[in-house]
Formats: sequence, C-alpha cells, structure tokens
Amino acid sequence: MKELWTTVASLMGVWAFSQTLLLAVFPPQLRFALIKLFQRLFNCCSSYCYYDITEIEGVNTNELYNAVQLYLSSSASSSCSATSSNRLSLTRGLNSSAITFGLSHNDRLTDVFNGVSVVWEHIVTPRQSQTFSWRPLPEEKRGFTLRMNKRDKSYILESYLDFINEKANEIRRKNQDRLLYTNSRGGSLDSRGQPWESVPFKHPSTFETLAMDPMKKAEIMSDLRDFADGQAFYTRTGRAWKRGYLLYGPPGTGKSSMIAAMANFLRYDIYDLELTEVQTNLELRKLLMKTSSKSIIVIEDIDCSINLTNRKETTTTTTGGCDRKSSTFVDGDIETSGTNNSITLSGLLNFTDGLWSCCGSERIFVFTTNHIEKLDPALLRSGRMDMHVFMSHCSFPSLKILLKNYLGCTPDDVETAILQRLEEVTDAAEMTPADISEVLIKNRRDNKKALRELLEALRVRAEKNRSGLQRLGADVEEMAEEEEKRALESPKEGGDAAADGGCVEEEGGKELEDNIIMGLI
Ligand SMILES: Nc1ncnc2c1ncn2[C@@H]1O[C@H](COP(=O)(O)OP(=O)(O)OP(=O)(O)O)[C@@H](O)[C@H]1O
Ligand SMILES: [Mg+2]
Repeated sequence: MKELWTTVASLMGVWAFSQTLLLAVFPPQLRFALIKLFQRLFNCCSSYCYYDITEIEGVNTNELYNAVQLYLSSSASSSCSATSSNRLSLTRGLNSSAITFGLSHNDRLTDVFNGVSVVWEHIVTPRQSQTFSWRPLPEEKRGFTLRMNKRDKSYILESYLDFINEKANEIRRKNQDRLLYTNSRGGSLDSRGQPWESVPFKHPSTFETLAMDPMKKAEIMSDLRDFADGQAFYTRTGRAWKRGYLLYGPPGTGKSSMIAAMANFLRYDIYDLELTEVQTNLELRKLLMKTSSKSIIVIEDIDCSINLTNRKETTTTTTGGCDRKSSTFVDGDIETSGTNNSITLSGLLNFTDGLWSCCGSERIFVFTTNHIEKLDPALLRSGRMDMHVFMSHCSFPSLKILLKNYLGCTPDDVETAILQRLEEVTDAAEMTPADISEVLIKNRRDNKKALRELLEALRVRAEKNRSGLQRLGADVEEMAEEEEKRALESPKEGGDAAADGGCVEEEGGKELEDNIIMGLI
C-alpha cells in the first residue's frame, strides 16, 4: 500500500513538473497548436467520430440543438438510469403546460437507432468573453456532442437526424398548448410583423362529447385520420395536402363545437378568420401565408361575411355593417378596372384552392353556414369543400350522448317507459342540441327532474310542430277550395287557363302554398 502511494505521489510530481515546463517553454499559441495536434492524432487513431451541435451558431439559434434537446428529453425521462448520473434538468417552455426532461450539464446518454448505438453528451462551458453581438448571448456555451462509430456514420447519420427532427416536432406539438389565432386587428401587424393574434386554445369539446349520429361521427373521424396520415398519398397523387369541410345546419346544432373537436382530435391550431376585417384579396393572401401547417382555418357564417352569390355581376355588398364594392368577374377573374381593391369571391376561392393555398401543408379549411342555399356552387365543389356535413336537430342517438355528458347516465340508468317516450318525441320535437343542453344543465343536480323536464320540453315542442303542420295543412286545403270555387264561378277564365297549360296554375298554386309555409315558419 505504501508503495502505491509513493508511485501516485511521484506521478503527480512528474505531471506538475511537465505542466510548469509546458507553461514556461511554450507560448500560448504553440500550446494551442500542440493540443490541436494531439487531438488530430487521437481522432485518427480513434474508431469514433464526433459531431458538435452548438446552441447558437454565429448569432442565430441552432434549430437542430433545440430538436436534439427535445428528442433526448423523451429518452432521458424514460431511461434516467441510462445516464451517467441520476440528475435531469426540467423545463417548461412558453405556451406549454408540459414539463420536459433534459440532460444535465456534461451528462451523457446512450441512444440506439436502427440497431446502432450512439452516445450524446451535453457540454456546457462558461462563455469566456462577451463578444459583440446585436442580442445578449447566454453566459454559458451549450452544445451536444454526438459520438458514433465511424463505420456507422454513412449508414445512419442522415436518417437519424431526420428522425430526430420529426420526433422533436411531434413532441413539440404534443407539449405545446394549441393556439387560437384571430385577425381581429384588421390588416395591422404586431411588433413581430404578425397579422394574427393568438391565445391558448382550451376548448373542451371532443368527438366523444359531440352529440351527433354515431355513424356520421365515425366517418368524419376516419376522414380526419386519413388526412393527417396521408402525406405520402397526397404527394403521390399530386394534390395539395389540404381538405375542405363545410358544416351547415340550424343555429345551435354544434358546428363550432365540431371545429373544436376536430382541433382537439388532430392537435391542430385554429385560425379563426374574420372575413369582415379583411379589406382586400391581397390582405387575405398575406393572412394565408402567415398560417402554419397542421392547422384548421375557419371561416364561420360564410354567408354573412361576403356576397358569394354571383361571380359574374358587379355588385355592391353590405358586409358586417359596412359597404363593400365587389369586383367584376369573368369566370372568377378580377377585372382590373379600379374596383379590385376589395375582397371578392374570386379571392376567397384562390385562398382555398389557388396556388397560394399550398404555401403551407396539412391544413384543413372549415366553413360554416346556417344557409347552404345562399352559397355559390363554385365554393361548394369538391376540392374546395370536400366534405359537406349537415348538423341536424337532435336525434335520439344524439340525445343519448347529451344525457351521458350532462347527467352521466346511460340508457340502462333510465326507466324503460321514459326512454321509450323520449325516443318517440325527440325527432318530432326538432330541438337543437343547444336547447336540450340548456334544459339538462339547469337540472343537472337531479337526474329524475332533468329527465322529466326534458320530456316535457320535447313533448311541448313536438305538439307545437304538429299543430303548426295541421294548421298549415288546413290553410292549404282552404286555399285550394277557394281556388276551386273561383274557377267554378268563372268557368271561361278557368278554361282558358287550363288551355294555356295546367302547369302555370300548378306553379301558381305551389307558389301560394310556399308562401303560406314561409309565413307559418
Ligand atoms: N352537437 C352538439 N353536441 C354537443 N353539444 C352541442 C351540440 N350542439 C350544440 N351544443 C351545445 O350548444 C352550444 C352551442 O353550440 P355551437 O356553438 O357549437 O352551435 P353552432 O351550430 O355553431 O351555432 P351557430 O350556428 O349559432 O354558430 C355549445 O356550447 C354546446 O355546448
Ligand atoms: Mg357557431
């Protein structure tokens, strides 16, 4: 033992002496060159190669550093024991409610990709002197060093880095709160040149809570899934990676709730485009260019936002309380006659389907309306609106979902007689899910009372609809009798009319009938 200590002491003495000699004999530049030479010699003999990924490259943040950090965070959290120590760093990013793990300073982690093992080291050194920079630099220099066997380099390096980028994007999306963007500031930009304002998107609506026909729901979910997984398909078929949805139906049937459910399902951001705030087609295009991939671009109540009825007329439209001049179109092209400084249907069609619509990818356009009949067919064609989804009044299957949402009860928990009665009246009542939700929310503390009140509300509404229909039938009959009487009183007139063509009379009768129906509605 004594001998061992003597050897260690003499070795340390030799080390101290050589260091003093090195410092005294070699000037700093020479020392640096020697170290470099030793490093090169070591690299030539070593079977490993090393890649440094620094946090800041020049004055720019190195995106790859962030990607590696995120990627390693998933491995670090799951394999804490694989690191050389049990210390991990924890971070929570801006706009993120998730905590991410990271390698602590100067720690190592082994990763395996395609059967090849590599080692990551997180290297942190103090920044020696603050060099001149337009922005303050962190006090520490941070970077990752990737070590892999030289023979594996050509085999995995490129695909490994691609994989890391992809994985990092996935983690970023999963961790980051989704955002709801709006263009409520009109055309003005913020300090970062952004036309969109954003807030965290926290809408709780999901496909599970959405009350609609289960078959239709499953179809939409599968369509969305296919879309999100369809990158290869869209590339192969030469189509832009986007999809259009038109949600239409009466107010309160869940169109906005469906958009929130779609965003939550795909984990996409939402851009709520307020068309009445957009003044020109150019502004619309700029807004589109500033949207990100993996997002849903929404235009609600499209029929109220812009005159979309006739592309071939010059019209002055009143939109959101302000007068707007539409341009003249010939098959959707803007005439350059001075009035093209406004937003037009042509601009909107280009927005959804033109070349500019492909400036990003993986985007869904959703339009909503209460009046589908008011929309120009050009807007409705496939490619622009691929899926037309009718959000209807509450059906019995939808009602069961609402009962589960608000009262927490399944059909088995409801008395058979009540359930049967509910089934009989739901369709006839034509109540919206919003109306039914209101009845259930008010009485949610007492399930029995809630069911009673709901049944009563449905019954009253169904009765009202039925008597309305009867009244309509009686009115139509009465009118028809009057017509008949008039025809008998003046047979010549009636005969002439008949000679002119019964369809005219028939159309007149139909018009009359339509007027009565509209009046009653
Ligand atoms: N299908 C539905 N499933 C679950 N809840 C619904 C549904 N439809 C409506 N609701 C409830 O009613 C409220 C209003 O619904 P929503 O705003 O989605 O209707 P909308 O169709 O967008 O109406 P509008 O045409 O007036 O914009 C929501 O907060 C939601 O709670
Ligand atoms: Mg809505």
